[in-house]
Amino acid sequence: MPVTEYEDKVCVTLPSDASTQFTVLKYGATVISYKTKGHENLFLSQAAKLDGSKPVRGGIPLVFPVFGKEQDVSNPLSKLPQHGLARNSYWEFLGESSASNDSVAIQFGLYPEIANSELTSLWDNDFTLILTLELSPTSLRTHIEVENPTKASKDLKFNWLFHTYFQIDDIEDTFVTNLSGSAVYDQLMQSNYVDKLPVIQFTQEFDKIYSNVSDKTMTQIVDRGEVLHTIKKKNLPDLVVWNPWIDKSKGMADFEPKSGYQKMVCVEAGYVKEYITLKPGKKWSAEQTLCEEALTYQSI
Ligand SMILES: O=P(O)(O)OC[C@H]1O[C@H](O)[C@H](O)[C@@H](O)[C@@H]1O
Repeated sequence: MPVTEYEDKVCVTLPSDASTQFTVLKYGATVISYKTKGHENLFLSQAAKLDGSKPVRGGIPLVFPVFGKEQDVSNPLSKLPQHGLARNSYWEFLGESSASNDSVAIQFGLYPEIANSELTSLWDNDFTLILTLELSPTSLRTHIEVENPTKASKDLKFNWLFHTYFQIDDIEDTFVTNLSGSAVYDQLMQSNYVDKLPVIQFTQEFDKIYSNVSDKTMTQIVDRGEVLHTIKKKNLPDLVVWNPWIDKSKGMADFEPKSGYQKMVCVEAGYVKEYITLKPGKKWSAEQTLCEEALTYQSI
């Protein structure tokens, strides 16, 4: 069976190759494992909570309706905790949406009626989220559709982000490419500038938002010339790049081992610099695809 549902998770294997598979927790609809030919692509902390007591530290947590913490107290989104409510809600498994010998897709849904009620009580908005996850021999496509239902009484304002934790061999040998020339907001220094460096390298804590990144940009995570991961995206103009490094890792109870910062980097495709606004009855959709590609140099 390519799709197996358990009480807390859903496992999907490629019909033509059982060593290519992914697993999604119903809590947060968080992808916690994505293997191609037996090789794990995602980082998952050994202390990650998988029991619904806390968002998952690793895999692909989903960020909605706010990225980070909204500081403007006049904005209703400021009542929500960091990164919103999608990653702290149990989603409904909607089943298999398509399958062939070479691909299989499943869907999850989230609505206020089933979302974390502690959090929906802080932010009173209607919404329908449909997440589609499609596995093929060399890719995992994650597609999100957000709808402000026709019956809603007000506009829906939100951010979206796929907070992907990639597994790598050694952060100090790792480059993130093809973002040269992008506008950057450094969340640690709280400064804006244009990135002129040919590649991103890591020597300390790193937390930057690259904005207005073209959908033609293919961001690659490269280790000494070998491409480990390629990220393609649609309708997601921002990319957040994050590594907690030593001190921040020590402060995160669910981050283990503490040396794990060497084995991960987050490259997060999203819509976070601005809010998307949907009138009642309107929909918005976007996607990211994790795939295999040869080393590609894109200049801006
Ligand atoms: O600890 P969390 O709420 O999961 O956030 C983890 C990280 O998410 C993003 O990458 C942000 O840019 C970081 O500032 C934040 O530290």
